[in-house]
Amino acid sequence: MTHILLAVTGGTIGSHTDNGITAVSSGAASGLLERYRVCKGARNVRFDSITPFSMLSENLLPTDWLALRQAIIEAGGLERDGIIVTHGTDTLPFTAAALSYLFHDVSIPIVLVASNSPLHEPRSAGLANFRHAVDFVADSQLPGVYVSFADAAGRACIHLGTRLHESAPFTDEFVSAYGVPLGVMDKRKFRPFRAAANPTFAELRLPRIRHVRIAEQPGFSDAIRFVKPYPGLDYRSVSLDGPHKPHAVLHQLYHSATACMRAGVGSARYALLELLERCRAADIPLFVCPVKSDADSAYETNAQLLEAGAVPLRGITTEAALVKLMLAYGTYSASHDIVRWLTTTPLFFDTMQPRKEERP
Ligand SMILES: NC(=O)C[C@H](N)C(=O)O
Repeated sequence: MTHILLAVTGGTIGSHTDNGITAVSSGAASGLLERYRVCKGARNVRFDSITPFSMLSENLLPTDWLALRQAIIEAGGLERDGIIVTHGTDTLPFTAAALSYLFHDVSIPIVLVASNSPLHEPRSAGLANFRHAVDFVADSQLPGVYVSFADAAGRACIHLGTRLHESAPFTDEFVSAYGVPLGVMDKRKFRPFRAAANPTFAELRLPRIRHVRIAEQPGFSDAIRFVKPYPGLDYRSVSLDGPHKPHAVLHQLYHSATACMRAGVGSARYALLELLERCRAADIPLFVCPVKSDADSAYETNAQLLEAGAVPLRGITTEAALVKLMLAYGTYSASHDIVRWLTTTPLFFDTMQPRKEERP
């Protein structure tokens, strides 16, 4: 019989709405399992459950990712057939990336599940997302970290844990990088999508190399400065000194991998060059993303920012890159060549290598 560890962490899927206010409620694990056992298509699965913490996911901190990892290990989760983690949608892509890295060499499926509304509401997709996660564990037995979340068309999507973008505002939809999920659950079976950006089923099944330091003593740095550009951003407002001196800066780029590089009198403060020069003087690496892995031409602004020393993190989502930077700078010491590690070490398909041709 399939044996699954259920880790509940709060989120809307573990919440109740009273007088129009939704808040986490106690008994989320038993409530979910009771609903599952009587639903159509339920499998005969043995569940153990843990509640490492219970909160709306907007309240989570990186230290909670470590607590979740510890609770899973201590509960013997890695010896089960699979693990399901219920979670809120707001920070789901960050926790999914964190777990993908923390458990990059796992041999079982770990599936995160969330819900648009509490389980007691008729429009809730939480139970269906959970049911698909159970089917995915039982049917695919694929190692690694995944997310089960149905899309607006009702497809039971399965996403890679390192590929998920933040949920879209207003539509509340989750999309994977390159616009295509890893696959869907179809009649209780996992059907992978043969898209150019996706790993093949055979690649997903391969055992992964263990990065010993991450496996032993992971940590997350709280000194990564994240900068999101907009027209008129004055780079002088990004502080690099004082008690909060960052280990590194992650600068998001516009979708064409560009940022303002405007030159001329009165414009210098609006150009990324201003920040790049201060970073260089303070010996702080400045990473940029998203940047496509396979771009064969670039805008002059993009060429200029790379020429000025920005370190591109290619083919990785901003969400995963941010978590990976926190992990690298929280785990490795300054003597380790962190920049080299970050730019050359793909972990659990976080770095997309799209093929030119779609595979047959
Ligand atoms: N749908 C949700 O789960 C949203 C909630 N605020 C959370 O992230 O915990």
